Amino acid sequence: MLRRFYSYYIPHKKLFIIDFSSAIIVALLELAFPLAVQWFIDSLLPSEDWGAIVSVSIGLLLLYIISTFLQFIVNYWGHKLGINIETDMRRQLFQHVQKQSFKFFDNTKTGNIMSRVTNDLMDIGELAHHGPEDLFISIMTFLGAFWIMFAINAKLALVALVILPFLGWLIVVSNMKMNRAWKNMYTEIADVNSRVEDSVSGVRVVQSFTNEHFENNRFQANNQKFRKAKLAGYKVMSFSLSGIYMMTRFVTLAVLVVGAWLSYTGQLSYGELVGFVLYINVLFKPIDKISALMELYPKGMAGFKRFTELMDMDPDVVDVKDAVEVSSLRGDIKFEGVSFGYDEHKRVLEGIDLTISSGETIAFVGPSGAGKTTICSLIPRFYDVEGGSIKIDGIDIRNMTKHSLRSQIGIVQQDVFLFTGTLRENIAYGKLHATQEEIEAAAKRAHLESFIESLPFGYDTQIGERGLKLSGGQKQRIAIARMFLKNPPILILDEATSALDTETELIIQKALTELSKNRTTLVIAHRLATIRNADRIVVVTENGIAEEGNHDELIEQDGIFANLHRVQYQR
Ligand SMILES: Nc1ncnc2c1ncn2[C@@H]1O[C@H](COP(=O)(O)OP(=O)(O)OP(=O)(O)O)[C@@H](O)[C@H]1O
Repeated sequence: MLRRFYSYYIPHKKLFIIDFSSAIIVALLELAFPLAVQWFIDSLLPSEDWGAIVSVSIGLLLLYIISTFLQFIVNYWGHKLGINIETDMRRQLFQHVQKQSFKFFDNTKTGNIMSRVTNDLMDIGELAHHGPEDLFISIMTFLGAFWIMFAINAKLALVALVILPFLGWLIVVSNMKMNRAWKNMYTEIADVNSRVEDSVSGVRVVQSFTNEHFENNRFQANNQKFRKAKLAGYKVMSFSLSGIYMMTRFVTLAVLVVGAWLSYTGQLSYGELVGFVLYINVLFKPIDKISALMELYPKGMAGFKRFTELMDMDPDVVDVKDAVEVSSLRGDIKFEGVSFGYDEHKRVLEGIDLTISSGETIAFVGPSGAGKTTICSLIPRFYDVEGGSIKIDGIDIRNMTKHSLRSQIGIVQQDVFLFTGTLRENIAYGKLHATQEEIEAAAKRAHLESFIESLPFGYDTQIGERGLKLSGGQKQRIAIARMFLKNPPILILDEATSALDTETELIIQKALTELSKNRTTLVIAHRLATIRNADRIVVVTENGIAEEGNHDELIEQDGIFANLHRVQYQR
C-alpha cells in the first residue's frame, strides 16, 4: 500500500526534492540554534567582546532570515506537492469511474463515488505533503537533538530518555485505534452523501408524497451515525494528544529539577542548562508533529485504501487484445443463442436467436420485465452476454473496440438525460464539435425549431438542472436532435411510456420516422403507432422470443401479440 502511495510522487520528483531538502536545512538550523545560544552564554558573554557579540547576533539574524525563507518553501511547495498528487488521483479516479460498465453503477451508490472523489482525496493530499516529510524530519530532529543532549550531559539526557517507551506505546496503540475509527467515519460520510444525492435528485417524488419528514428522519439517522463515528475518532485522538502533552511537560519539569541540581553541584554550566532546556523543546517539536501525523496518517491511509479499492475494480466490459475499430457499419445484427442474467442466480435471457437486417425497423413488445430493454442493452455492450454471441455485420461485438462500436449506435432513452447548460450544448452532445449550422439542421429535423425560436435566448437558453425547465416532449425532441447529429447506422429507441398529448406524440413520431430512415432501428415499443410502422414485431416473454412477424401476420396468428393488441385497443 505504501509503495503504491509513493508511486504518486514520481511525476513530482523535482517538487519533492526542493521541498524535502529545504525541510532538512530548516531542521538542521533548528538543531544548531540552541548550541549557538549555549556558546553565546558560556563563552561569548564572559569575554565581554562586544564586537564579536554584535557580529554573532547579525550572523544569527541572517540564519533566521534564511530559515524563514526555507520555511515558506516547505509550506507552499510542500502543499503544492500534496495538491498535485491529490489532483492526479482525482483525475485517475474519475477516468476509472467513467470506464466502468453498467454493472458497477447498478451496484454502487452515487454518494459513495462522490465521497471518494472529494472528501477522501483531500485527506490524502494532506498526507502526501506532510507524511514522508514530517516523518523523516521528525526522526532526524529527534535523533539529532538526543545526540547533542547526550553530548552536553549524559545523565540529564537519560532523564529525558525514560519517557520514550511510554510515548512509543501510546503512539502505536492510538494509531491503530484511530485507523479503525477513521475508516468507519469515511463509510458513514459516504452514506450521508448517498442519502443527500437520493433525496435531492428525488425531491419531486419526496414532495409529491409529502414525505419530507420521513426523509429528514432517514437523513438524521445517517447524520447521527457519522457524528458518532467521527466523535469516536476524535476521542481516541484527544486521549492520545493529552497523554503526549502530559508526558512531555513532565519531562521538561524533571529536566529542570535534575538540571538545577547538576548545575548546583558544578556538573553543568548555565549555558548548558539553557541549551538543554531549549533542546527539550526541539525534541518535543517532532513529537508534536508525529502526533499531528497520527491524525493525518490513519485518515489519509483510510482514504487511500478506499481510493485503491475503487481503482482496483476492473471494468467487466473491456476491449480484447487486437479489438478492431469499426466504422460505417451496415447494421446487420445477429443474436446467436444469447443468454444473459444481471446476476448469476437469475437468467433474464436464454438462447435468444434473432436476425435483424440492415435498415430494418424492429419493434420489441411484450409484458413488463420480459427482457426487451435487456436485449437492447447488450448490443452496445453495456453488459456482455454470458452465452452465445451478438454479431454486427458478421463481427462479434466483443471483438470490436467499445468506443468504435458505441460510436455506431444511437440510443434515445425513455428517460432523456440532459445536462445542466444551454440548449445548444445539450443538442451538441451528439457531436461535440458540431457547427451552429449542423445544430440548427438537427433541431429542425427534430421539430424543435419553432420551440427554440419562441425562447428569448434561443439556443443559449439554460435548461436547468437535468433539463428541469423543459417538458417531456421537448426533452424527447432534444434527444432526437442529438441523434441526427450523431448519425449512427444503428438506432435503439426506448419509447417513452408516459403519455404525451396527441399532437406532441404525432410530432415526435414524425421525427422518429425521419430519424430511423436508412438505419437499423430497434424500438422498445409501448405504442401502437410504432408497432404498426415496424417492418417486424418481436414478442418477448419471460420464456424468450414467442412470436415474430409483421403486424398483420401476428394478428392473424391470434397469439400473444393479438391479445396485447386487443387489450390496448379496448383501452
Ligand atoms: N440493472 C439491472 N439489474 C438487475 N436486474 C435487472 C436490471 N435491469 C433489469 N433487470 C431485471 O431484468 C428483467 C428484464 O428487465 P427489462 O428491463 O429488460 O424488461 P423490459 O421487458 O424492458 O420491461 P419494461 O417493459 O417494463 O421496460 C426484469 O426482471 C428486471 O427486474
